[in-house]
Order: sequence, then structure tokens, then C-alpha cells
Amino acid sequence: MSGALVAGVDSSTQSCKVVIRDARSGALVRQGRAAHPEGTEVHPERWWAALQEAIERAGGLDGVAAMSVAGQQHGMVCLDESGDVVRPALLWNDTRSAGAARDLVDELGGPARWAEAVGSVPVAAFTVAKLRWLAEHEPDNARSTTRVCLPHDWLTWRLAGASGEITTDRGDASGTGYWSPAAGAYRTDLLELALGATPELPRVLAPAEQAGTLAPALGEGTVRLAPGTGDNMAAALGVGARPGDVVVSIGTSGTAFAVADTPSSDPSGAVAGFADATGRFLPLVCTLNAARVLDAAARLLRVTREELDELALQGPPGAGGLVLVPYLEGERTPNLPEATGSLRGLTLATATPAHLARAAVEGMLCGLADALDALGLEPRRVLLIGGGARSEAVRRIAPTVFGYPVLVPEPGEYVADGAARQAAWLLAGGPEPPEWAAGEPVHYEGPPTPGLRERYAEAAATASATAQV
Ligand SMILES: Nc1ncnc2c1ncn2[C@@H]1O[C@H](COP(=O)(O)OP(=O)(O)O)[C@@H](O)[C@H]1O
Ligand SMILES: O=C(CO)[C@@H](O)[C@H](O)COP(=O)(O)O
Repeated sequence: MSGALVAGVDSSTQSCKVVIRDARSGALVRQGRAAHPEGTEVHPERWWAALQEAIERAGGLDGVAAMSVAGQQHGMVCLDESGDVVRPALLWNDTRSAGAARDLVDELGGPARWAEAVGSVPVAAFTVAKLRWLAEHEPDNARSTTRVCLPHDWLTWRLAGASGEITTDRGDASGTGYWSPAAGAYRTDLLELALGATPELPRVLAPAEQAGTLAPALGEGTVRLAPGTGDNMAAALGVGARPGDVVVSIGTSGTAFAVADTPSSDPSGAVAGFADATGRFLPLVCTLNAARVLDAAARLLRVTREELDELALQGPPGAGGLVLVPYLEGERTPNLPEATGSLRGLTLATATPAHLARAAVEGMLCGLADALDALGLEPRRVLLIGGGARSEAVRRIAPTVFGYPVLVPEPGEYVADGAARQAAWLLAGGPEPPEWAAGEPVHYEGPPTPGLRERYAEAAATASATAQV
């Protein structure tokens, strides 16, 4: 296997990234990326085009012996009898299925029944809710749907030549709402409840089981395809998360998750009881508003990301009482799909760019601090990753909001790296993924900001009450 390369793909909300690494050492050899279109409804062919572009920018697949695709979780990809896409995919952050999720929860007898059945209580994000929306609003499309899969399943199938069976893995399957991590089995009764039919589902592969081989037209020689997984599961692998670690990822979504040896089920719905990509479990809390809150604040202030960082670090801790509740796309945790963002505590003194920048960073981090707390763990390490973790203001302010020191691994593509490690695991075999050397993360700490979390809780409660009126 000496000298073999592996390719890892991160097909996430805003872009597709490809890393090519040495299978044995994990050393980065080359990489590329391409943008995804805006919006919460995307035709899967656009992901395919971005993947081709990202592979090309990464210098192609020469020398690659195995490849793996990690993808944004939950997206609904419906295929008809001929294998064609029935309609553009509804993404995890598309909230039109919020009412469908509420109905499904009621129909099964309440949140506790769902938590018991599949480890999670469905909200708009879950595939099961999107399928109910489809059945109600597009019955013709629902009838044409003979197979349902997820973004990473579909891309892996396309890489294999779009013929034969579609496969998935435990991690991504656990975000559908019709696969039970505890039982390791589909709950087709819940799929039937949602859609009124039971289309064919992908076969759930074991962690290092081969999904197929790359279609000959797409590369030279035999390139083995690993199972792939959801982006958060891949990030856990990429960052080398161990029991006791909590990973906070600031991408389009904000997530806080931990590797666990046993399945979890939270009837409050805050913690999703996912599976991971190694045969373990991945309790996870997800918010809808993370890095894009910073993008929005920079736009509002007409500054660059770097200038936003400078402003936020000039602003006083607590932003003089100015609180930004960042529900810019509604919110998922807490489950407020119709909520909007709000600013509280605006006075002549706090009406400055520095206060607003600080409030944006703090508000976004307060949402993630609540997510971290909801996991109910006393973390040994808190690791900060994702595009938003490239912000110096985020890194320095995070410990003052979380109440924990944070470790920031060297900026990188941890989702794509995790997929690459999965591909290396397929080549190496064995019960655990191969160990790859990791750089030393940078340690950030700072005193908790007095009163900040309390002020945020009050402002968020007001925003929540307004959204529910
Ligand atoms: N230096 C930075 N400061 C703040 N935000 C950043 C920085 N670099 C990238 N981002 C933000 O990170 C986000 C993309 O993060 P990423 O983890 O790649 O998202 P996703 O995986 O959801 O596509 C974008 O919204 C981008 O603006
Ligand atoms: O829905 C979830 C987790 O349950 C999101 O975390 C998606 O998996 C999208 O991730 P990013 O594109 O933000 O990385």
C-alpha cells in the first residue's frame, strides 16, 4: 500500500472540497474546492458538477486508490424508476417541512415515542419530515419516487457509475428519522407513516465496508469507494475526536457533538441521537445560524471578515448589554422555524460598529454554548472547527462565552479529511481507522463574561415568544 493516495470529499452546504492525502501518513498532497449554489433547494446535478470541478482543481485522481464522500446530512434526494432525480433536493436547512415534522411527532404519540424509536425527535431538518411535506404538497412527485437517499449516498452512487444498489452508512442513515441507531435497522413503518409508501432505501454499510468502485470513465485503474458518511460524522473522524471531547463546528450550521459508546435518545428533541462513522454514536445538537451570522454582520457593517474581527475585538465583553439573537434563518435548536433575529439593548452608547460586531459574535456563540450545555457532558476538551473557526474574534471570544478553554486545530478541511481517513481505513482494513499524526491545536482561554449568557437567555426567550404568537 506504500505510496497509495486517498481522496476525501466534503459536499457540504456552501461548497464541495476535495483533499488528497497519503493513505499511510495522512500527509496532505493536494486539494481543491468549488462553490455550491445558494438556496435551500438544490438539484443534485449541481453537487455533481461542483464535485467534478473540485476534483479537477485538486489535480485529478491520479494515484488515488480509494475515495470517500462525506455530505451535508438529511437532504432529501428522490429518484424515479429510471434513476432520475424527481425534484431538486430539499436541504437540511429548508424549513418548509416544519409543520410536517410537528404532525409526525403527534401522529406517533409524542416526542418520547420518536426518541425511543430512532434516537431523535424529527424537526424540519430530518428527511422523514421532508418526505411528509412531499406527500402533502407534491403528490405526483411522491408517487414517482421509487428510491430515496441522502446527498452522500447519491454522490457515491454517481461515482460508481449510477448503476446498481445505492448504499449509505450508519452515520448518515441516523439523520433520516427512519433508521434506528440503537437497533441498527430501518424503521420502514415510519417511512410509510411519512410518505404513505415505502420506496427502496440504501443498504447501510458497516464502517469500513466497500461501497463499490469508481466508474472506469471517471479515473484510471481501480479506485475503491468507502461508505462515506454525514459531514459531522466525518468531522469527528477528521479531527480525531475521542470519548471526552466535544467538537463545536461553525459552518453553515453550528453543531456541538461528542463521540459516545452507547446510543442516546433525548425526548426534549434538543440532542439528536446519531450514529458515527466508526460503529459508535454521535449525540449532536445543531443550530441553523452559525458562520453566516458573521457574514451577515459584515455585510450590514460593510466591512470585510478581517475588519469584523477587529471591530468585535475592540467591542467590550458583553457588548455593553447589546444582545443579538441570531435567528436569521429561523432556528432548529431551539425549534423555532419561523423565528427571526433581533437586537436588544440598543442605546446611544451601544450604537457603534464595534458593539454590533461584538454582539454578533457573542450571540452566535451563545447559541452554540446552549448547544454545548444541552449535550450534558463535562468535556475534557472542546475543539473548535469549521469555516467560522478561522475568525480570530470567534477563537478569542468563544472561551468567554462557553466557560471552557477551546482548542483550535490548525485550520483545515476536517470533514474532507475524515472522509479521506475513512478511505484509508478501507485500504488498511482492521477494526479502527488508521492513526494519522495531528498537529498541535492552539489553546485559547479567557474569563467568562459576567451576565452575558443570562442576558442572551432573556432576549432569546422574548424572540421565541414572539415567534410562537
Ligand atoms: N476567516 C473567516 N472568518 C469568519 N467566517 C469565515 C472565515 N472563513 C470562512 N468563513 C465562513 O465559513 C463559512 C463556510 O464554512 P464551512 O465550514 O466551509 O461551511 P459548510 O461546510 O457549511 O459549507 C462561510 O459562511 C464563510 O463565510
Ligand atoms: O443538519 C445538520 C446536522 O444535523 C447540519 O450540520 C448539516 O449536516 C449541514 O452541515 P454544514 O454544511 O453546516 O457543515
